Amino acid sequence: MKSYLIAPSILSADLARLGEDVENVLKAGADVIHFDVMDNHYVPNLTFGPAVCKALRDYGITAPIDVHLMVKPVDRLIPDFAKAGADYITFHPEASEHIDRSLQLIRNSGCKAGLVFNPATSLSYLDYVMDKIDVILLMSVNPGFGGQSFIPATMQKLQEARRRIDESGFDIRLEVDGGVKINNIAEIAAAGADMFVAGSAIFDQPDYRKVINEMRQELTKVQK
Ligand SMILES: O=C(CO)[C@H](O)[C@H](O)COP(=O)(O)O
Ligand SMILES: [Fe+2]
Repeated sequence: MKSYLIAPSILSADLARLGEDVENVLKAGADVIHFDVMDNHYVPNLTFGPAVCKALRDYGITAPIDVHLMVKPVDRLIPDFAKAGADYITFHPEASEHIDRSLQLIRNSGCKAGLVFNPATSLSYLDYVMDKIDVILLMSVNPGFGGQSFIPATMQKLQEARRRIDESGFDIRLEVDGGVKINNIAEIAAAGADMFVAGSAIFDQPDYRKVINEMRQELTKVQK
């Protein structure tokens, strides 16, 4: 398995001082910035678009930006986010009319591509696209809001996704998003995840470094 990546979700950041807060969380040891795009259509909430992604790049943020599209339709925004500085772009397969086309559009734009699975979405969407994806993102909450509780059935689904990745032989990350905390990250990693989105667990605490260090400490307990 690959090295672990910790990806704070800016959904819980201080939006009035976003550039500074993102800089601080990176200085505190974060690996990737998770960027939640919500459209008040696919999910009942509204967040940020490509202009905010570009603003982070213009501010000087050089860390990978992981764009989680919770939008429908999907394709129109892909080139805009690629131009705005995204590194990863993931989308929900049921929100795309043509999954294979959306994945190709992401890779052809120079980004890493991924599919996102809601808690009740079947992993069978992976059946014919394992060679076209760089990341599988399992939602461990229903999408739309930060600060929700981790849904326990995700553990079994992570094991299934890990089995699919290992059997495929492709170089694919297994990301988990929603309710990830210091007290469950080791169990989540043991189930197969190697990339951890954490919004409220990090940004709701005064000392980001302490939380990230404690998460990394927990991850050292996991047998790979
Ligand atoms: O995609 C998301 C919600 O749809 C967020 O990335 C996720 O909820 C992170 O927040 P938290 O760690 O507080 O659960
Ligand atoms: Fe997310």
